[in-house]
Amino acid sequence: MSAFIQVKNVWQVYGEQTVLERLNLSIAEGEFCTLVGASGCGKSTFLRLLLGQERPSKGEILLDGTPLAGEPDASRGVVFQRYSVFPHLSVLDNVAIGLELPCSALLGRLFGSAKRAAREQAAELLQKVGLGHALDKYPSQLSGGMQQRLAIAQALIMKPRVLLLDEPFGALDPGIRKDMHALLLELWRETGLTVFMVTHDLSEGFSLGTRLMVFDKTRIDPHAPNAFGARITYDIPLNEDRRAVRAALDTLPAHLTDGLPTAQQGVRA
Ligand SMILES: Nc1ncnc2c1ncn2[C@@H]1O[C@H](COP(=O)(O)OP(=O)(O)OP(=O)(O)O)[C@@H](O)[C@H]1O
Repeated sequence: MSAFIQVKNVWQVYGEQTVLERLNLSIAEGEFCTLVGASGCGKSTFLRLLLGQERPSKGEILLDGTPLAGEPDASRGVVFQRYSVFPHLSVLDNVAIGLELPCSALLGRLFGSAKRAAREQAAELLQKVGLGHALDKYPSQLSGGMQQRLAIAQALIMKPRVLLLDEPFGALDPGIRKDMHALLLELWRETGLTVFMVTHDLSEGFSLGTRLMVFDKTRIDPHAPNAFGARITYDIPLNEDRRAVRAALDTLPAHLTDGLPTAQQGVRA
């Protein structure tokens, strides 16, 4: 398995607080990884590093052998729990603009045919995520689930190689979440994207993807509670061997699973 994303001895320290400590990780192209962990343990921080919104305090992250440049680029799309859209633009324009903005910057102005092509591409993608009927609507007219479908289309319009998701479905009702899981799996299978999703729902982490990672602060010093950051303490392949997955579930210590939905309920059928 060749490494597509490589995380090498990464630390993230804010002032006195070490949030991430000595992270080492290899992800192959096309994997669907989920990361769970208690609130405040550093999941979003790690995702921001993968996105390139922040640079690690120490260590480096390579994408296909090249160190991340320290700012987001088109190779990585991202979906957050709260979507960010242009409220005054239609659903179609909110997605097409992802293609139009880089072109305008390059050309000074966008030629008519390029603009048409961008809108056609956006409409096709919106159809795929189930918003083909809502192209002319405005974001405020969409339900929560539809808004997240829009956010996914925005993230995918530039054809990224990696899709990063930070608690993307945390605010949705269980029924809608199930629909969103199905959509995400369908897009992943169809595109061969590498997916990295942060969630604090263990059942969601187990029910999706090929690999589940668990963050934990393993060595907290009572005299310096912030001295040690989160590390990946479990890295479990979610293969088709259900017994192996269940055995791995049993190894998770109670403090990681307390308060989280029952993992067994979420194991993929
Ligand atoms: N830019 C920053 N400056 C200082 N501290 C930060 C910064 N970003 C995050 N932190 C701190 O890092 C810790 C981890 O935060 P982070 O949001 O990554 O955790 P999380 O696991 O995603 O939490 P949650 O599940 O609640 O979203 C927190 O204590 C937070 O206050």
